[in-house]
Parts: sequence; structure tokens; C-alpha cells
Amino acid sequence: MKKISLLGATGSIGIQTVDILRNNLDCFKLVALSSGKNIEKTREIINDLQPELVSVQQEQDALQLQKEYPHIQFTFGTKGLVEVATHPDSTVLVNAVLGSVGLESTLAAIRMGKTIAIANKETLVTAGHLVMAEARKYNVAILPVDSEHSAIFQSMNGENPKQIERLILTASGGSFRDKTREQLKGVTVKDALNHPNWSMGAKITIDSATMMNKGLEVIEAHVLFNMPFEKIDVLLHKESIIHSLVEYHDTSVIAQLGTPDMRVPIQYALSYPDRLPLVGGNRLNLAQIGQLHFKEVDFDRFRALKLAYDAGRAGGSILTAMNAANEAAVALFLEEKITFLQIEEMIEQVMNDHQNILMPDLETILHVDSETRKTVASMVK
Ligand SMILES: NC(=O)C1=CN([C@@H]2O[C@H](COP(=O)(O)OP(=O)(O)OC[C@H]3O[C@@H](n4cnc5c(N)ncnc54)[C@H](OP(=O)(O)O)[C@@H]3O)[C@@H](O)[C@H]2O)C=CC1
Ligand SMILES: CC(=O)[C@@H](O)[C@H](O)COP(=O)(O)O
Ligand SMILES: [Mn+2]
Repeated sequence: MKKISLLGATGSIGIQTVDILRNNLDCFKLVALSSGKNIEKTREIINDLQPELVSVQQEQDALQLQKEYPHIQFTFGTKGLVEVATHPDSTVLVNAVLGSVGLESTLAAIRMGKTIAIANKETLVTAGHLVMAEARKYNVAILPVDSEHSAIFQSMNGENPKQIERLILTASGGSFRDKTREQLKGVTVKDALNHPNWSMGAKITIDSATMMNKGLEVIEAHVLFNMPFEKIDVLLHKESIIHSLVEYHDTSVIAQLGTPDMRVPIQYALSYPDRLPLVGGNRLNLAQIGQLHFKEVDFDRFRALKLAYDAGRAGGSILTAMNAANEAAVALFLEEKITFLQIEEMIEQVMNDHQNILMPDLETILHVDSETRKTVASMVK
């Protein structure tokens, strides 16, 4: 029986994680969870899985829930995320919270020796060097949940990492993959939220449309697999059936395939090194699909991907600045305060103005993160 702490339980990944836990009650027990502002969904999960500790975003919600469930402990805010992540009974943290707010709780869980199943890519982008250094120090496994990284992880199983020629991350191209830059001028939030293959949270769906998602994933792959950027490629693959590939120096290419269902990589991170049957999973039928498509990426068209490679190659605090600028700009776009193309314009502006600090410590990262968010907010005034 693995005991689980779950950050971001009410989100897209969180709900799918809860589904897996519910379907495998003899393997997993949810001991602690965090949610944000969705209190109705939080109640549903509490009623279903009876955790010992729950953290919500706001104090008044914690107080209200405490009255309703006196036998459960409630907490709130950033300190609540840390309490959930470090619950003394859990051995695994599933980090499915959104954004760099997940950083401190991840570091705290690593220092408690917990295995980390990480969906929260922003944490690895903003402070990958700190997370991986702590993981090495405390001998903790960081298991990927992101579909591409899970595919790479599975394609590296039993192989010698020194014999890898390159990692190939597949990219659907997002909601606007067939549009020119000119056509992107008039797109709406509703259009952008219409991902062709995956049903996901709003922020990552917009990231997918700008291709910043793939940029964050290139950096995530660099961090998780210790691979230089020269050996990480992106390949457009519109069906999202091949989740990513690893090429070896004998020219062999190993890939992981499957229908687009995030419960597969989530469950694999939870059951690793075993595999559990997926309740309600659709089997891949390649004969029915017939054709798979591949195309080279045009970096002038997908400018955010180029910005992410630039930040990744530079390293240092510019990664935090880029990530925070993206988080802030995407939030503004979702509130319809800026246009779609302004997202990457703002990120580029922030990166151009940034005074880079190599190997930033936690304090520097938190400072750059909050200052960048203020800068982006001031750009729309
Ligand atoms: N969705 C997907 O298929 C995939 C997602 N990922 C990554 O997983 C992470 C989560 O994505 P996704 O599930 O789509 O996101 P969602 O927006 O669907 O969910 C985010 C979760 O985080 C909570 N949350 C948001 N902000 C805060 C905060 N400030 N404090 C506490 N809790 C907060 C939300 O709470 P509430 O809703 O209650 O307010 C919710 O539980 C992201 O890093 C994303 O890039 C990676 C691969 C695939
Ligand atoms: C499901 C998942 O892992 C997402 O990150 C997905 O990869 C988004 O797809 P694209 O970014 O390729 O559109
Ligand atoms: Mn992904």
C-alpha cells in the first residue's frame, strides 16, 4: 500500500489521479491533498477518499470545511501546500498543482525523502537545478507524469543513458497548428482553449497553443534526463499517439505509444516499476487510425518555443523570468486583457530586459518570480 500526498487534487491531473486512486484502493491510500478555490470538488474528494489532511487556498474556506468535517485537519495557503507535501504518513508526493507555487513544497517533500511524481513542470523550469540537487542529496526519485517525459522515461528503461543520441519530443501544435502568424491576430480565448487531442487545464491548453508548453517540456527534459539542449529535438506530430521517442547511437529509435489519456502516465508514475491494468482505458488501434503525420517545427512560426530554447541554453534566473512572464501573460490572456500574440511579446520583452544570474538560489528565484509578475502586470496598465 503506497500512501499518497496530492497537490492540485481539483485540477485536470488531480481529478485523474483521484480516479486512479479510487480504482486501486488496495494499492494506494490518499492521506493528504491540496486544492485551490474549487471547494465543491474538494468536498467530493473528501467524501470519497477520506484524507487526514486537506489544504485549500484561502483561510475562510479552511475554516468553513473544518466545521463540516471536524475529524479532518484543514490548513491553507503556501504553508498548507508544504504541510500536505510533507505529511509524515505519505511516501509519495504527486505534484499536480499549477505553476511555480509548487516549488517550495516539492523541495520540502524531497527533504523528507518522499518519491516525487511530478506533473508540475513550472517547478522544474524555474528551479530545476535546485530540485535535482536536492533529489540527489536525499536519494529521492523524481518520476515524470508529463506524457512526453513519461514516454522518454519508459523508452530509456534498461538502456545506458550514455548511448542516447537524442531525445525527440512530439508536439501536437495545439489549437492553432494550421494557422499562419497573420491568422493568429484575431484568435479568441475560446478558440485557443479548443485543443485538438487533449482535455487539460486552461493554462496548459494556452501554453500548447503558443507552443510554450513544448518549450517548458524541452527544459523539463533537460532537467529530468540531464541531456544537453543540442540533443533535445521537437517534432510536430498532430495525432498525439507517439508520446515521444529516444534515438540511440546505433540508430535505433524507441518510442512509447498510446491513446491520448493522461491516466496512463499518472498511473505509471504511481505504480512504477510495475504496471497496473488501466480501468476504462481505450486500447490503441493503429489499423483504425491508418496514418500518423510528422513535420519539422518552424521556429519563426512558433516563436515561444525558440524563446524557451534560448532561456534553456542561457540557464540561470532567466528561466524563472521566462516562466513567470508566461504564467502572468497567459492569465491576462484568459482574462481577455491582452491578445494571443501579446503573450509571447511580453515574454520576449521580459527576457530582453532580464539581468541574468547563473545558479540562482531559492531566495533569488522567488524574488525574480514575484518581480516579473509585477512587471508583466504593469505592461497592461
Ligand atoms: N492537464 C494535463 O493534461 C497536463 C498537465 N500538466 C501539468 O500539470 C500541472 C497541473 O495542470 P492542470 O491539472 O491542467 O491544471 P488545472 O488548472 O486543471 O489544475 C490546477 C490545480 O492547482 C490548484 N491551484 C492553482 N493555483 C493554486 C494556488 N495558487 N494555490 C493552491 N492551489 C492552486 C487548482 O485548484 P482549484 O481548481 O481548486 O482552484 C487545481 O487543483 C501543470 O503544471 C501542467 O503543466 C502536465 C501534463 C499534462
Ligand atoms: C498531455 C500532455 O502531456 C500535454 O503536455 C500535451 O503534451 C500537450 O500537447 P502539445 O503541447 O503537444 O499540444
Ligand atoms: Mn506534455
